[in-house]
Amino acid sequence: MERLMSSSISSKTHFKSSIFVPPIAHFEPKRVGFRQTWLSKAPVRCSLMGSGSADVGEASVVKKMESNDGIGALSTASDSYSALKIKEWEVERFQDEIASCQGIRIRRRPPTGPPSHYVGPFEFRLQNEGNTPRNILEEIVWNKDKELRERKPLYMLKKSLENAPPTRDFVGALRASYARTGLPALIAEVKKASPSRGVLRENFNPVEIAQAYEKGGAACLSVLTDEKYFQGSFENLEAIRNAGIKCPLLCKEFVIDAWQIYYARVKGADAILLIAAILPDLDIKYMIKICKMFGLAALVEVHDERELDRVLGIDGIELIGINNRNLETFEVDISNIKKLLEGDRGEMIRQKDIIVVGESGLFNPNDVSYVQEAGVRAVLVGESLVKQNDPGQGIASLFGKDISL
Ligand SMILES: O=C(O)c1ccccc1NCC(=O)[C@H](O)[C@H](O)COP(=O)(O)O
Repeated sequence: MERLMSSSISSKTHFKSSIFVPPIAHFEPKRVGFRQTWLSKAPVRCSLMGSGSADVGEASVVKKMESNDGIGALSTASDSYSALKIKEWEVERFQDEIASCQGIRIRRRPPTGPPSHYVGPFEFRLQNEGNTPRNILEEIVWNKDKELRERKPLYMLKKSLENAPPTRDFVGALRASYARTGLPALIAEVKKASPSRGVLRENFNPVEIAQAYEKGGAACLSVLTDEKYFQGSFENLEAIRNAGIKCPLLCKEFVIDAWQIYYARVKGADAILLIAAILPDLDIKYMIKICKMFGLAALVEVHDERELDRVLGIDGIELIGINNRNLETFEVDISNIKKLLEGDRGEMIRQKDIIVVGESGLFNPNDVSYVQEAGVRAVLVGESLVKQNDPGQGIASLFGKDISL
């Protein structure tokens, strides 16, 4: 941990040579994972979307600025700051391009668009005009980027990490439940609202719901922490953990930055969601390493074959979530699980002893049997439980029997 934290801080020192570097405190890097790797390795030559290639390293930024403003030297702190901001923005565009090569349609462009001092290729500016997200997932991700600008620096979490409650064995709890009941282990979701369904429960007390789930036989709980779109919070996660709930907790967040994993751990999470539709492979690998360092489980979520193939190519994956909900269109189709687990993919999953979690749109015992036959050993269920007067009783209805015994 020490090493990772110090590496995130030392990345600030890579901007040097001809550029004056203002004090370190001004330059907390926005992302600790993939982008940090890029920044620390610049200059890099990349092919741009239909516009040839361009240097994205420090030298090229300096050169562009020199030729445009005619001053010929970047000597003030404000020029340096602008150069860094421009570079940061350019690297984000390259990150989008790498992601799109992996079939990721969700762009990582922050809603502010290019920095106002931007002097890069004209095509870049044209491509990024219009700050409209293409779908709800993209909107959530852009909003996350914005939220994360307000975060505490990573080093400030360090002390809190030392005081965080110990991690519990999320994967072990799923295996034990499956072995005990012969039914898919339940990850019961504490969620007040969602973009597709609006408010699911007006009278929402997260701790009471969590207690009812535990009593009803849930193996683990999933707690939505996104505020804007799900009316969740990290405070809910913390309150559930502090209330003495024994079920291990999944932090259900839209992770785009390793910082969120540190924060989830501080708040008592035992597992974290990583969504393949928004994270390039390198980010997933890096984040899994961080999870392992903390003893956190990573539930890596996929929606289609391409995402599943990407994830199956990554070492050390223990849990794969197959979401029946298309997060771009909201369409729910539980046969998605069956489709993805047929043939070689299902075989590879069995060989690797990966637990597949069936997610979304499960309402009754027939749905549970259907996905179990398709090969899942755990299910993640929100709406059909949280809408019940007694969410614990909702578990018995979902499985067609009391699974708490
Ligand atoms: O549920 C949504 O509307 C949604 C929109 C955009 C991104 C994620 C979204 N949901 C997250 C989930 O996938 C579900 O909370 C989870 O799988 C439980 O689903 P359900 O049992 O159908 O509530």
